[in-house]
Amino acid sequence: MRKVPFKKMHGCGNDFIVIDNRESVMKSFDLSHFVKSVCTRRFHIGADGLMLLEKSTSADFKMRYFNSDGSEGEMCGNGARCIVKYAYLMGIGGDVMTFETLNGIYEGRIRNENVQIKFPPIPIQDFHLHQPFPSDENVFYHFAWVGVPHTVFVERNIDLKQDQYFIQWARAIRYNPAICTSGTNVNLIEICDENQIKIRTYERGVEDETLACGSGATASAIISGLLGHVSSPVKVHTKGGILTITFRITEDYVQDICLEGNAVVVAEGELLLEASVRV
Ligand SMILES: N[C@H](CCC[C@H](N)C(=O)O)C(=O)O
Repeated sequence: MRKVPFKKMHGCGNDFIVIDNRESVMKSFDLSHFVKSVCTRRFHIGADGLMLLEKSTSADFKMRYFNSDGSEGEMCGNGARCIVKYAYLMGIGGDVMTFETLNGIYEGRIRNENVQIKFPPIPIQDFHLHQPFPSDENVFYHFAWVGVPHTVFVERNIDLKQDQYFIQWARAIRYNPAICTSGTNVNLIEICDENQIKIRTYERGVEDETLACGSGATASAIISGLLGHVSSPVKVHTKGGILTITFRITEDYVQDICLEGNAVVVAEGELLLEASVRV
C-alpha cells in the first residue's frame, strides 16, 4: 500500500491535512474523491479541508486548497496560515514568503507562534453594503469577495441562534443564486466595541459551521470598518480563538489587509493512500 507523509494542522480550530505534493505523489489520484474520503470524520483522519503544497514558478510555492466535500477553493485564510507554517517548518520558505493560489499571489510572514497573511488590495466597489435580502426587503446583508465569496449579517446577539437553527438559516443564504451564483460562505457578526467583533461562519464546501474562517473574519472586519462600526486593528472572536485583522481604507481601495492568528501542527504521520472509507 502506498503511503504519503502528512501533517494535521489547525488555525483557531479550522482544521486541515497538509501534503507535500512537489514531487507529484498524488498524480494518479482522483483528488476530489480522495479529499472527500480523508476529510470524513470518524471514518478517516477528518478535517475541514486538505491542502497540497506544490511547486510554483512565480512564488515560493503553490497552495492548492480543497474543501472537505472535495471541491477546490480559490483561497482559504486559515489554510494559508497553516501552509505557510508548514512551508517554514519544512524549510521551503523563510520568515517571509510568497505563495500562489487560484486567486493570485499572497505573502505570508512568521510572527513567533502566529502567522500573518497579507491580502492584495480590494477595490471599494467590490464591497456591496446594505443589500436588501431577496425574499425579505427588511433584512439587509453585506457582500464581499475576499479570495472567496462572503455574505455578512450584523446582529445584536449572535449566540441567540441555536447551532441547528443557525445552520438551517445559513443554508438558505449559502445556496441563494440571487446573492452569489457560485454560492457563498455565510457570516453572522456582532459588534462588541470599536476594535472587536464576534463571528459565526457557515462554510461553503464544508457545508457546516466551522470554528473559524480566516477569509470570513477578514471580510467581516473590513465590512464592519466600512459601515463605521470599528477601526483597524480588529480582534475577531471566533468559536475557536482570536484572529486579528488590520486594514487601511482609502478612497478607491482597502489596502494593507492582514490576517493574523495561530497555526498549530497537532499530528504528523503517513496516510495510506488506498485506504477505503465510506463517503
Ligand atoms: N476556511 C477558509 C475559507 C475556505 C473557503 C471555502 N469555504 C470556499 O468558499 O470555498 C478560510 O479560513 O478562509
